[in-house]
Amino acid sequence: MIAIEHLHKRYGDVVAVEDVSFTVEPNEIFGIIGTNGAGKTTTVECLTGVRTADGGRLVMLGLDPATQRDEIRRRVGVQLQSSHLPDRLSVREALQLYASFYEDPRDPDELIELLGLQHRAGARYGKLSGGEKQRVSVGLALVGRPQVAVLDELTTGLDPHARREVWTLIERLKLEGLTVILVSHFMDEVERLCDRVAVIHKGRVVALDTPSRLAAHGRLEDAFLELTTV
Ligand SMILES: Nc1ncnc2c1ncn2[C@@H]1O[C@H](COP(=O)(O)OP(=O)(O)OP(=O)(O)O)[C@@H](O)[C@H]1O
Repeated sequence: MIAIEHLHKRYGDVVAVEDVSFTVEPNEIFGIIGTNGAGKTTTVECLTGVRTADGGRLVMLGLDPATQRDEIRRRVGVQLQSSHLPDRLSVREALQLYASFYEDPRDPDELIELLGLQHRAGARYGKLSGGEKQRVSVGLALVGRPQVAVLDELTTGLDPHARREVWTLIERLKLEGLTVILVSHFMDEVERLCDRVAVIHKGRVVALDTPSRLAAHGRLEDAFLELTTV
């Protein structure tokens, strides 16, 4: 359903992704972890058609990201970087706007509540705190009732309460059948949410397993540090 085979991507002389392969099963929460600059964002951007791969084969829901980007956009929710929204839109207006792009969207007000943004629903986007903007970006990725959500740094900048609310939301949507690709730097997040996790290092997958098997009998963070120190 979702497959990457030998993805290769460079920016000029910089090789961002050397050789990455993995598959994601339906209804799985698949984590991608790695050091800064390892190639995680580039990998998911190629998979969603935001960037074009230089080599390898990519399949997203049976579609080719290089040529079927519009269809992928209808079925895959991508967490956008916050700066893409006009500052004067309110939280509710932003979610309503995105909802209007889809045939069967989620109720924006229900999402606002699930994201803990009720008290900020009428506030302009430009006046929100970093963590509030982050919650809006999660909402925008989910409002179209996507089959797959690609969430890049889902909870970066969120306070501990908000992180737990967002995790609960993702778990709830998984029960409804959502498949998730989650790029994260947080080992606790990966351990709580992910069925399997790929460790990407210098543009290659250096490990791929369940969080508990990756951690073996120690801590996931120690296993991660060991895998990404070379
Ligand atoms: N638009 C770009 N132009 C040139 N080089 C880029 C561009 N985007 C990323 N890179 C480089 O490609 C490599 C991989 O970047 P990428 O953003 O995919 O890493 P990442 O694993 O997501 O990192 P982080 O954890 O810091 O977000 C890095 O060396 C980065 O500097």
